[in-house]
Amino acid sequence: MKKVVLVTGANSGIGLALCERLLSQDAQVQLCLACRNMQRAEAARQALLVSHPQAQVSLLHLDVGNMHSVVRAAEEFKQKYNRLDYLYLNAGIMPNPRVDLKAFYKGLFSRNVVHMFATAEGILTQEDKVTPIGLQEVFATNLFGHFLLVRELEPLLCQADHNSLVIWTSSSNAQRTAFSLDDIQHQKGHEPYSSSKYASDLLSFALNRRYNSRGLYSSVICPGLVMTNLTYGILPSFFWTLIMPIMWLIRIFTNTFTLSPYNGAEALFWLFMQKPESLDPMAKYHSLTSGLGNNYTQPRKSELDQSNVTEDTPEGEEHPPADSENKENEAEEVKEEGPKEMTLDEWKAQQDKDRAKVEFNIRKANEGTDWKKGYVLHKSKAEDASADDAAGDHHFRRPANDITSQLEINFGDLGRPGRGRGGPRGGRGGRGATATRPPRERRPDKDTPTIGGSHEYSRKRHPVEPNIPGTEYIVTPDSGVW
Ligand SMILES: NC(=O)C1=CN([C@@H]2O[C@H](COP(=O)(O)OP(=O)(O)OC[C@H]3O[C@@H](n4cnc5c(N)ncnc54)[C@H](OP(=O)(O)O)[C@@H]3O)[C@@H](O)[C@H]2O)C=CC1
Ligand SMILES: CC(C)=CCC[C@@H](C)[C@H]1CC[C@H]2C3=C(CC[C@]12C)[C@@]1(C)CCC(=O)C[C@@H]1CC3
Repeated sequence: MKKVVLVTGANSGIGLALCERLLSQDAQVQLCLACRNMQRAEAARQALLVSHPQAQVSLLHLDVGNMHSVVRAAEEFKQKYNRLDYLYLNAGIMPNPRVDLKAFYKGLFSRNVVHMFATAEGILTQEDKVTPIGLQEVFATNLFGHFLLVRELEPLLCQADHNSLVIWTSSSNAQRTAFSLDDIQHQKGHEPYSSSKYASDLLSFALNRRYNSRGLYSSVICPGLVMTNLTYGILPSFFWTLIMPIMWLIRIFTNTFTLSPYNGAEALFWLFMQKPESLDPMAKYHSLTSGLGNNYTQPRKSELDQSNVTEDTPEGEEHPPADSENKENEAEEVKEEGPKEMTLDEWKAQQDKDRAKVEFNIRKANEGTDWKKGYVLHKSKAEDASADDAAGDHHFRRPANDITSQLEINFGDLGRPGRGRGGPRGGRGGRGATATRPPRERRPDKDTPTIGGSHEYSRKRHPVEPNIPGTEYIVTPDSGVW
């Protein structure tokens, strides 16, 4: 069976390099480039066809920051394809970036210098703006549009005969400190990029909890520091030319300076060759390049978990590198705590306990209470239908102090005419209630410790008048705290 792959933001940088690599690996793959600019998309298609003349490469017009466009693109895609194996959520923006020179120089002479070069933590700010429907542009593009795309493509992603993988291009710049439910779209701060990437990490974990039992898996990757349009926008071009030799020098000391889009796409490419169900739902897969120029992928503990490390003594389970030929990097592997196993009943009890504390809902407009406090992301003409939302569907191991246990994303419901309550989704082999599906195997070797934490949720309503055809999603503060 030919694999169908959809890549957002495929016309340049890491996305385009990924497409090139996918075609080199599998000439049969059906590739769909989802881009906002069709001229650039066509140029990318032509470039791919030069090296792979027989390749099946189609274009899809998608402005991922525009919810109308996302719904339209998903419909078009569903008309054209009857399956989707890999969905790469790669498009991303970092508008008006600024390097805080004072913080940079301070960092340069501190013990955290390597960390600063790897993550840009505390030295990079952006100026965001508001989209016509009242969302913050960075969150709309990097997060909401992609989430909506996953939801709209659910019938293709959740099919009975094969598993699918959704892959988020996150960043080492995704910082927990930049994200707060007090300011859900990072309107007040100056690090919306970092915040949106952190939120995408969270969302990926939540997707795993919700969808693994239906054959949809989600992973997060981190490409390292790659020289692309996005990074070239951070400093004036003459400055980049000036510091390029220094960048190559730094690369000897940190394997996160992948620098070329080809190298940066390593983890994206590596995931294409994995079985989705064999992946760690809590890991972040890093593209890394050794000082000698070898590329490899390494699963690392997500930043979601980091603050837990100081609280508990790690018990020493270590992730093997995905590619272990690079011995010089072994010292950088992340130690992880041993797994804390739970029975399903224990897990549910924990869930119920946490649920009392935390509610973060993305739901249909008139469902439940207090909906007026929500953010409308997308509205539908479609009929109401209920999704199976059984907590008992979840089967992968979660540590008791997992932050995602405090994350309750009500995935709402994309009601579709002709679908019964809890019935199969999609005309082609859509998956029904999970009772019909045997539980998937647990991974024997992987588990990740996580941290709890709660934030007061802002009750301020975001002023939006979306008027978009399609289902309505609302983000609501339910019990007030996350
Ligand atoms: N470069 C780096 O060091 C790192 C990058 N990343 C992430 O990697 C991903 C790819 O970025 P990268 O290759 O570096 O940068 P590029 O700017 O080269 O690529 C970004 C791609 O996203 C597309 N895009 C942006 N906004 C939209 C939109 N609204 N709708 C559809 N497509 C859109 C761009 O299209 P267009 O050409 O039309 O602008 C472009 O194709 C991003 O998510 C970025 O955050 C993460 C960590 C490090
Ligand atoms: C030698 C010298 C003066 C270097 C310039 C430093 C900064 C411009 C870089 C240091 C860390 C870099 C970095 C990124 C951009 C460029 C730096 C700030 C990213 C934020 C780019 C996008 C990402 O998603 C993560 C990167 C982390 C590291």
